[in-house]
Order: sequence, then structure tokens, then C-alpha cells
Amino acid sequence: MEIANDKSWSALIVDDDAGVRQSLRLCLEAAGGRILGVGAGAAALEALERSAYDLVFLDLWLGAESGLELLPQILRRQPHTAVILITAFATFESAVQAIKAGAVDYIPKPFTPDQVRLAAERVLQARRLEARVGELEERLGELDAESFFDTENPAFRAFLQTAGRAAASDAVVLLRGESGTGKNVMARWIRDRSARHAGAFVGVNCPALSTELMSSTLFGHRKGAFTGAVADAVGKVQEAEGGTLFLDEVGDLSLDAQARLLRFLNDRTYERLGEAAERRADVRLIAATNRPLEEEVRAGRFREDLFYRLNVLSLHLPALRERPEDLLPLAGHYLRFFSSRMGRPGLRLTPAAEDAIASHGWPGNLRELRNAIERAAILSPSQELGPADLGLTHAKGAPEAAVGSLVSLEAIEREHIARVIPQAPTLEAAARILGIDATTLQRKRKRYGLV
Ligand SMILES: Nc1ncnc2c1ncn2[C@@H]1O[C@H](COP(=O)(O)OP(=O)(O)OP(=O)(O)O)[C@@H](O)[C@H]1O
Repeated sequence: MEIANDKSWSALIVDDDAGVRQSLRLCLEAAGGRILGVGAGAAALEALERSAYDLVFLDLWLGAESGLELLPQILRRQPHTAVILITAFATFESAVQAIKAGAVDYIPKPFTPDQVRLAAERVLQARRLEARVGELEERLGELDAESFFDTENPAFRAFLQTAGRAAASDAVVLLRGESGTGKNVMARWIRDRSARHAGAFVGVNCPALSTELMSSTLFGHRKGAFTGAVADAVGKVQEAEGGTLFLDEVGDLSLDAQARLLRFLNDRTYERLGEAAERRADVRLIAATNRPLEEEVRAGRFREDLFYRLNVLSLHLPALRERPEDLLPLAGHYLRFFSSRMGRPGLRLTPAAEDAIASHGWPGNLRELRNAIERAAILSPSQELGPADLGLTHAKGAPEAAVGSLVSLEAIEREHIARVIPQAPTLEAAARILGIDATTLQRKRKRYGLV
């Protein structure tokens, strides 16, 4: 059992029967807990004053005392402890009363070791999940802390103003802009400023879905709708009910998914694959693309009617090279962010690094700048980050990265990938030549700003 290896939890046993205390202690110690047993209410409260317990096993009848009366006093001292009642008179009423009074569970007397361990494990498992959720929330907060919207650039300022107005409406928004300009970040920004800010935000990365599974991923399916549909499945549209659905790289949707999306945008109805029943969903759509959708329409890969439906509120994120006045403030922001995250206060850019940042073209946009600063903050042994730490020594007019020259392996990899791609007929073929799979190539292209 999992808790058998977890030495980091503790339980207090409150029972007037020494035999019961002993057998509970044996079960719980075998499961890895640190255990204290007491025989009366006063001793229990004293123990709780002294140290914190994850669990309290509390007898419902402690001789003349009532466990139910003791329960609120326990919770007042340690609101986060989980109380499990032990009762010889396990009636439905006493169980209801116990749960109402704040116990999380109860076990009957006589109990088996498994009943005790299972009750403890349930609580500890829930605790671990709570802790994990807390951690994730903290990381989400960090993501917010990473974002930076201060700008001195007129184009980006105008963009933010329009995005703010778009956020307040419930209309479909199409975010356009080169890879790495922040379309994902802006989709959340819009959601956070919309009436749906407390609702779900469901993101779908369209290129990551296989063509066959695209419609079912978005709209769900019934068991047996196709080979491999072994159970009913809810689609992303339903997951986003009451909230926002974000379709990243909407140009990659299959034609079937495009037809279904168009109908959904027109009347908010859809069907799951393999099901006749019409469903309705209350979902706001934000879509993004870094490709010229007009060309996809001309090539017959993207429906014209869907394009017009999506293009009503189309917002174009400027490339980083079009925001020269924001380069150094952004670099400073990332530097502060990563210095604090890595516990390296006082990291600075040298004047040469600032010049290199200002003169580099940043084809990978914010992603490239962010990654350059993160890498430098991790790797530089010095507090002063120079152009080489940022990988910018060979940026402008300098000799290209060549095998054997004094550059990082990454610089060589970037250069190699950049040269192989135009020579291969397709990206898949380029991936084969490079000996990596297509998804890895996609990731590396993004990372190196080669998209
Ligand atoms: N406003 C911002 N402030 C700070 N960092 C940002 C901001 N916007 C984006 N970034 C950073 O830039 C990187 C790319 O952002 P994002 O994924 O939103 O770009 P994108 O345009 O959606 O890219 P792609 O088209 O490749 O999916 C991320 O690491 C993100 O943290």
C-alpha cells in the first residue's frame, strides 16, 4: 500500500480503551505513520497544542465523554487535521452527525487493519492532491508573473486597447501574428478580462491532433463511433462549457472539423460523433494562427465561410522587431523574473549585451528573447551577462556557426536545421534527414525561431 512508504505523516489516537489504542497504533505504524495514543479528551487537546497531526482517530464514546462534543474543539485547534471517528454503534444517524460536525470519515468497531489503513490512505491521498493543486496554482501565478504588458510601442499599445475592447464582448476573436509573439498568452489575457474570467479556459493545439481524431477531440464521440472509440467521450467544446475555448493554429483543422466548427459558431449547436442528438454549448471561441489564412483559403485547405466567420475581430500581434522600444524593458523584465526564480539576485546585462539585444532581429520573437535570457541566467558563471551568454555573438554580420568554430552546440544545431529545412521537400522529409521525429523538429523550430 502506498502509505506504507510515506514516513512523513502523523496521527493522534483518542480512545479510552487501551486495547483499541494498541491495535490502531500497530496498523498505522505498519503503514508508516508517527503515532501518539491518548485516553481522554483533555490529553488529546493538550497533545494538539503541542504538535500538528494529519489525522485524528477519535472514539465516539470516550467513557463519560462524547467524541462528538470533543470534535469541534479539536478542529478549532487544528482546522486542517482530518478526523476519523471510531464507533461501536455505527448507525446511519451517528455517521451523518459525525460528518456534519466536521469528521471526514468513520470506521466501525471492531475494525480490521485494512479498514484502518484504507481510511488513512484516503485522507492522505486527498491531502497530497490538495498540495499538488496548491503547487500548480503557484506555478500558474508564476506564469502570470512572467508576462509583461508594459509598452512604449504605439502598435502594441493600440493592439492592447483593441484587445481590451474585444475582451469585454463575447465575440469570436482571431489572434494573428508570427510564432512566439504571444498569441497563447494574449488568449488568456482576453479571457481574464472577459465576463467569462472565472470559467474554464480550454486550449487545443490543433497541429498536435491527428486529422482522424480532430472532430472527436473537439466535439466528443459515442462509444463505437469509430474503431478505437471504446467509451463515450466528452469533447473540448463541452469541457469549455460556460468558459472559453482556445484553438491554437486553427489553420490546421481538418475540413470535417472546420465544417463542424462553422456550424457551432453559427448556432452554438453540435453533435458528438456517432450520435444523432443535437447538443448546445455556451462557449466563447478564441482562435490563433501564425499562417496567412487567406492563402490557405485560396489553396482550398481552409473554408472561406469559416475564415470570414473567424476574421470579424481579427487582432494582429506585432513582431518583436517592430517593437524596438520594448526590447530592453522586456529583457530587463525577464532578467528580474529569472534571477528571482533561480535565486541569483543582481544579474545584469553588460552594455554590449544591451547593444546586441537592440540590434538582433528576434525572428523567434518573445519566445526567443525569453529563452536567451533564461539560458544565460542558468549558464553564466558571472553576474554580468554578455552577448555570448545570450548566444548573440554571431547574430549580426558575424561568421555563421560552423562546425569547429567557437560556438555552442545549440548554435550549430540551429544553423544545421535552418539549412536542411529549405533543401527538403517537406518538413517530414527534413525531420527524416535530421534523424528526429516531426514533433521534435517542430519544437526545435519554435525554440530557435525558425518558424
Ligand atoms: N506578454 C508577454 N510577456 C512576457 N512573455 C511573453 C508574453 N507573451 C508571450 N510571452 C512568452 O513568449 C513565449 C511565446 O508565447 P506564446 O506561446 O503565447 O506565443 P505564440 O504566438 O502563441 O506562439 P506560437 O504561434 O508558436 O504558438 C512564451 O514563452 C511566453 O511566456
